[in-house]
Amino acid sequence: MSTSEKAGSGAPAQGGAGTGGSAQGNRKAPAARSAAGRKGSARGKAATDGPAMGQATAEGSAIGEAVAHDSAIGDRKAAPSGPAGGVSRRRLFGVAGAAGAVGLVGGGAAGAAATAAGHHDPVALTTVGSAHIPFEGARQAGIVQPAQARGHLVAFDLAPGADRRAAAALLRRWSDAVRSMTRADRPAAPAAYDDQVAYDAGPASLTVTFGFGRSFFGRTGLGSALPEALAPLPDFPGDHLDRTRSDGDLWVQIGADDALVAFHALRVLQKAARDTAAVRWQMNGFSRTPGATAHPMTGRNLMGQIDGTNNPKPTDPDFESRVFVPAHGSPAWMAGGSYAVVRRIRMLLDDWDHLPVARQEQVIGRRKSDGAPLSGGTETTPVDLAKFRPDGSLAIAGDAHIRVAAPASNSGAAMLRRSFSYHDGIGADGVPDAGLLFVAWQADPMRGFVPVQRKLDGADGLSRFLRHEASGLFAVPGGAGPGEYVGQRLLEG
Ligand SMILES: C=CC1=C(C)c2cc3[nH]c(cc4nc(cc5[nH]c(cc1n2)c(C)c5CCC(=O)O)C(CCC(=O)O)=C4C)c(C)c3C=C
Ligand SMILES: [Fe+2]
Repeated sequence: MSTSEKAGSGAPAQGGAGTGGSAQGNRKAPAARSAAGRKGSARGKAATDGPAMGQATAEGSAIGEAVAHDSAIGDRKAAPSGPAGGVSRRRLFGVAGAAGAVGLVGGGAAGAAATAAGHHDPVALTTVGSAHIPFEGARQAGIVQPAQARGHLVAFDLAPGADRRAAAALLRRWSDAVRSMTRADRPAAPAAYDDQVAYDAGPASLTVTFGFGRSFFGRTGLGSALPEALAPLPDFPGDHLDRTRSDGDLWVQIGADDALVAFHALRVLQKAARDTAAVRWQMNGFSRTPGATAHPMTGRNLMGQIDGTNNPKPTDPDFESRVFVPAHGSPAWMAGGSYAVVRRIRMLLDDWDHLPVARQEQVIGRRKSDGAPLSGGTETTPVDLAKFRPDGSLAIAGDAHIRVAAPASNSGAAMLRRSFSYHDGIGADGVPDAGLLFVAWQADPMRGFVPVQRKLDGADGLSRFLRHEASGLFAVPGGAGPGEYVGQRLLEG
């Protein structure tokens, strides 16, 4: 999987209105946060110790209470930094504001001069570093927020002999580690376990999202809890799947707006897996960096198209029911969860780049420059699939991607696309191994990805320029509350 269909995939712009996630958290004063932070510098234990997690959990819950609770869409908060972080809230915002202004008019030169002179004045985290997405909440983070600048997708297989108890201990270790790594403040000193790769950085919108593959249930004796929605995806005739880079017992999606923060999380989780699980496959993705454009806007994919425009919006009346399993849904342990379809889709970029832009636009059904539908208007104008041009031809061609993929062409089927782009180098033939780590979220894959991909596979003009190389489907449970771990309702239910 790769970046998504988009980066920004339609997900609301950073800082945009929240969705369903009403802030439920108990915000504590900065002093309380600092105390939690200091306690939490035992956070290494969360990642490295085994079932001695009880202690880490107690600490974790103190940290958890210190932050706003639910993960509202686009809710990347600038984290107030207390004394533990060494930067006061006043200073954080004061300096960030000044740095922002200076950055536009030559802050780079000023910074270089300071470094050359050997001065390292204390500077606050920028808004990118300090942006904080709470780990705890009714939903896992990393679904409704905009895709971050850096993403890692990883699947793990349980080690032979690792049972339900071992899996529960692993999810506990992982959850406690993420609770610690995503907190708003920084510890006064690095924990013993910490490789310090990200020690100087703020949370940088780090999210880590955990899911279970179908094979997990058989291996842990949890067959009776297997969701119907986790039935294997059908074979699509156009697929070229590498099974070694598909599926997996456990799936982890890491996103952060800083590459070191994202790598650090990946490394911590891999080490925490220890003897319980080993990496099956891993893919690296990216998306637009916040602040790279003059104003927040829908991102582009590696074909150059604005991608993500017509994603379901949190303000849509049916957003929740399309994307999330309802509170009283089945199985009960999936309440508040979602199903992630992950596809590594290679783009045949040389072929695509040979196509004149006007043809590229017909293939998608939208203008390349600004994403406006070929039926007229601007990027956000509703698509008119029934519109004809004066010459009698359809404004949006019969095989245009947005026609074939639209809910209107698929009995209402829809999904939230939140992908990352990937680029794994250039082959000996000079062709980039690049494309989309497509991640689609839905309450039920049979009412989301499956019918749409069935149709795209045969009728989409874009499919001639794509190769689906890997695939996975994962059940992503609801989020963890204070002291809980992700998947607890499954593993202890
Ligand atoms: C099975 C679902 C989909 C796959 C796989 C898929 C791959 C894919 N898409 C693009 C580029 C774009 N897709 C766009 C819209 C769009 N795509 C899907 C579904 C899949 N895409 C849907 C449901 C939609 C929305 C259709 C609508 O209702 O209008 C667009 C247009 C902008 C947008 O709305 O996001 C682009 C561009 C690529 C490059 C790709 C595989 C690599
Ligand atoms: Fe698409």
